[in-house]
Amino acid sequence: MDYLLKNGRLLINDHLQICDLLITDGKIAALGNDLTAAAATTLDLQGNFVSPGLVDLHVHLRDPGQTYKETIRTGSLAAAHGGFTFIGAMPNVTPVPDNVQQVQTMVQRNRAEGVVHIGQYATITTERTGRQLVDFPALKAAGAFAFSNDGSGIQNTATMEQAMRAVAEVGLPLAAHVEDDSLIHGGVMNAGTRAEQLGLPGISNTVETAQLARDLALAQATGVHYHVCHVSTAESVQLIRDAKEAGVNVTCEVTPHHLLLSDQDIPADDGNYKMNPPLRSEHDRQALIVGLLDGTIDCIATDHAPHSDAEKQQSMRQAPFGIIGSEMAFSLLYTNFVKTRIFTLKQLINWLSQKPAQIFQLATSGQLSVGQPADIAVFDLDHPYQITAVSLLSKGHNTPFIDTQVCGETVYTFVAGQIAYQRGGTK
Ligand SMILES: NC(=O)N[C@@H](CC(=O)O)C(=O)O
Ligand SMILES: [Zn+2]
Repeated sequence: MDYLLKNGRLLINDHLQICDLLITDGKIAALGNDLTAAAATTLDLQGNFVSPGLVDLHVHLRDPGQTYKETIRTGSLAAAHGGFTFIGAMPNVTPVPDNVQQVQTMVQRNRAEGVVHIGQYATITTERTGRQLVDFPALKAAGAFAFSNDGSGIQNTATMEQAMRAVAEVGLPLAAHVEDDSLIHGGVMNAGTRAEQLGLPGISNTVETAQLARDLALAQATGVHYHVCHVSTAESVQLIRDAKEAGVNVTCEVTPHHLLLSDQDIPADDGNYKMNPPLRSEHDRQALIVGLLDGTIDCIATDHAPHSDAEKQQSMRQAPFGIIGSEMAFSLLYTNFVKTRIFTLKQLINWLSQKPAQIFQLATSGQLSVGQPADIAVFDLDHPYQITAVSLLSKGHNTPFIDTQVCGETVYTFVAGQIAYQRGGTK
């Protein structure tokens, strides 16, 4: 079906301006005022904000293996609910996409069962453990869009060095979860005064930065496109800033929760505040904001990590790491950073759309221009709404942001010109 979107507001020359948008054959066919198209279904957007579809390089779909937490269908519906039209699916699922057959299966299933575009990460090592590297060229040919062992760091330096050399050859990004296992010591939240008050074991900043420093040296030597997942510390931002200045081919992402919360916001020993990396200090949080603003941090990715209520209702000592993020990322960021004038709307959309699309060289462009695929999100910037558990399309409800009042509700999400979500939509 073709659509004529009337009276939306688009960011044109950095300003929101009323403009119509015509979608035909899955593409943006025209932009302008007073457009008409008799054959298209007309939708009056009543001044709502028309954005390029958002791009999330980091989600966990749990399918196959843990479909009680999420499925390709529910995870992609959650993404569409958040205005995302492209998501990168992490490979910490069972069976592991570490071989041609399983990567092909995942690519086919993502296409058949997903309501948004899904890029499939293949692992860097077989079974996402051990030292055995995957067959990178074969997995690229099978449809992998990038490589990652997300969920764990690669502990052995020689393994990482060999992986980087091989991934540089195939020309895809290597996305690293940086975490030195020998420094974790059973930590469950950020090391510091809040962990001491709660009597919980801490995770130091060096767990992340020690491995990041190693990897940046290896990335410089190998020339790989090295992408750092969920950067969380001030020292990491500085290491990446210095590496970029030195010409290292490094990009990185930050999550909404690390931008919004610090460990001081953890009210009690509550599993919904447990994620990896943990919420850091206020000093770290401020450094992440500065890093985004000065271009050190390239983009925002949610690290949507659904778990069951029962798992997350436990103490932080027992609960698994991870919180959901797809459905509220835009609203939370818009409300807390754009309405408060810390970020402009243009900057936020750049970090959530154009920039991730550009650094991973995706087919979806993150731009609203004639001829581009009609991957589009429409947000209501004006009317406050409440994030509630019942409104979530994800199977997971594990987020500290339930019951938060925000603006920026998704009104429509179009993927390749078709409606993937519309306000009030259900599973
Ligand atoms: N972020 C998390 O706390 N958890 C993720 C893994 C990961 O992204 O590290 C998960 O798969 O649950
Ligand atoms: Zn991770």
